Amino acid sequence: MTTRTPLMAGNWKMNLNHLEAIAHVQKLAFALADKDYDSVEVAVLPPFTDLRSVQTLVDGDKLKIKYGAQDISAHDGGAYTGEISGPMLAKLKCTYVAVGHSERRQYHAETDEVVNTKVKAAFKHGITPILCVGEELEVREAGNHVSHTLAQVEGGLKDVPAEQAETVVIAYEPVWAIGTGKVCGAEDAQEVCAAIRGKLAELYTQELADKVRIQYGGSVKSGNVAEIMAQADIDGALVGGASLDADEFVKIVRFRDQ
Ligand SMILES: O=C[C@H](O)COP(=O)(O)O
Repeated sequence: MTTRTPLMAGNWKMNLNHLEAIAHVQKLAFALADKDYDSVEVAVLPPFTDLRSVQTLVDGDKLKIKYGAQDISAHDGGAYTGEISGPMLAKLKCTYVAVGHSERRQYHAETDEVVNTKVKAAFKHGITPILCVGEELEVREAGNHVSHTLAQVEGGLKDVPAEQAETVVIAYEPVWAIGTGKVCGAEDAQEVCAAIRGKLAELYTQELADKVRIQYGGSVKSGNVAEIMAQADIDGALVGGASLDADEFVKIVRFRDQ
């Protein structure tokens, strides 16, 4: 019986300006009740430009919604045009930061080595990384999806000490399921998530592996989340498109009610 609290995180990607973000978080806060937060951790990952507004709303209204960023610089400051540092995100009291999302790996050539530096930067500044891993369609079709994903886990956590690794969140996101409406079958997702947990046990200890939350991401909707969450090694979802619809995201948070 898992004691891991599910984490439902909405990755807004490049959507919602800071005014729309305020309205969206207010709608989520109005819809969610204390009982929801008692059994599920709820987080949103807005664009950088929205974070201060979301922080002000969460602080001002004492909301239980957590928030974080979609990326982090490997550097603490300096001549890195366009980047946002861990100290800046920590100043905004971010709880989480997505690291190594497939869209960063694809469009910004983020390698496992780069992802590893960002994981370390997040921990250095007290921010919990959501380490995103997952395979492209051709890798799955070749039957290499497990080994590919485990290599990303190992690369992302290279030289990360156990006291940090035990708090990491890992998001298994098969690239071919992202934004396509083609959700990975729950049992297929479980296969990889169980393998990820096994890798954590190999890299660290079984006790640590049993603590780490492993999310699934890739076309999660209210209609498929219950089956996904019924899997033994899946502890939440990293939700893209569906998280932009407050009513839909609330249904995903309330997956047990289905
Ligand atoms: O970070 C979220 C994932 O990329 C999934 O996005 P999606 O729910 O729109 O498929």
